[in-house]
Amino acid sequence: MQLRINNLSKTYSNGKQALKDISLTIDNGMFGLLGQNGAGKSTLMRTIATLQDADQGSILLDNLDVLRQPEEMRKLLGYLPQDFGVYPNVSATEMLDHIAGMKGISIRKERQEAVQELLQRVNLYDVRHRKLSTYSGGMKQRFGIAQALLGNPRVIIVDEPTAGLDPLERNRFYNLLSEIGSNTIVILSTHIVEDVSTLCNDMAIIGGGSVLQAGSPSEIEQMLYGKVWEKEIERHELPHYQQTEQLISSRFHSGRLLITVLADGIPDPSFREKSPTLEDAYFALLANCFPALQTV
Ligand SMILES: Nc1ncnc2c1ncn2[C@@H]1O[C@H](COP(=O)(O)OP(=O)(O)OP(=O)(O)O)[C@@H](O)[C@H]1O
Repeated sequence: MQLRINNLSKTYSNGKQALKDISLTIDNGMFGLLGQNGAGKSTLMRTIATLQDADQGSILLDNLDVLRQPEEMRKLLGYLPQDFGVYPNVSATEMLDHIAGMKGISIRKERQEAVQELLQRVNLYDVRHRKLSTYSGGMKQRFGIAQALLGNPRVIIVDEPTAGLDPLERNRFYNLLSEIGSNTIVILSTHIVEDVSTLCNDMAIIGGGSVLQAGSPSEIEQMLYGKVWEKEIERHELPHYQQTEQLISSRFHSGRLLITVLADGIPDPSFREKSPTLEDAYFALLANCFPALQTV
């Protein structure tokens, strides 16, 4: 399947333009949508999930006009929203059974089988009778994936799924997502670069409601090849480099400050060349180093 987003724009009633002429093509597999808080990710996810309208543009899932035929889209969709809301005082089994009913699995035995199978898949089978309100953050997210997978959706949208998870739970969640079949479109919206570099074969970086860059993670990294340089400096030297170089990041490393800069050639012999990472590309785009990237 292919999801084609064409020239999508949305301005909220307070005048905030959250989406500016977004066009993206998303094929089967794991697609990462990377952007800072407020970039427009949730607005885009909710629009694809037919939970809100766009002002302009279209979304096509193969031949299905998503915005004009929302009911049809919903039959093909699994959605894990950023905020799943209140976790009620019912067990995972009861809740999944209820959601399966709403998704149209009307035969009781079929529903029970689907629920048991999913509980095992997300590793919640042993705690299936516990109230959802007592689940940890990671367990809640795994429950969220289970409900999104009910009814074998062809498009799965997961909005900021790993925010707030500890490293172990994040890893479990990665494993779970990576097991979803390759004949499904999975859109993962996140501000965490590692989520995308670990899981996704295709991605887009969005900022200020626009697509800043789209491609595979390695293609985006390669755009910076031969242009990223790093150096350890003293803290008091930072303002100097902020003024003289295109600084894309600075962070502490073994008690000293490690700066990363973007430049066509080595800024001075004290710098060393760095293999570009997706994080470098992301920071470069956010730091508005577009002209340098576009020249590649
Ligand atoms: N209902 C709304 N009314 C007005 N402005 C909104 C509304 N929803 C979102 N916005 C604004 O639109 C912009 C994009 O928000 P959106 O939630 O899509 O971003 P995001 O990338 O998902 O960020 P976050 O992860 O913080 O939700 C932000 O400036 C936000 O404040």
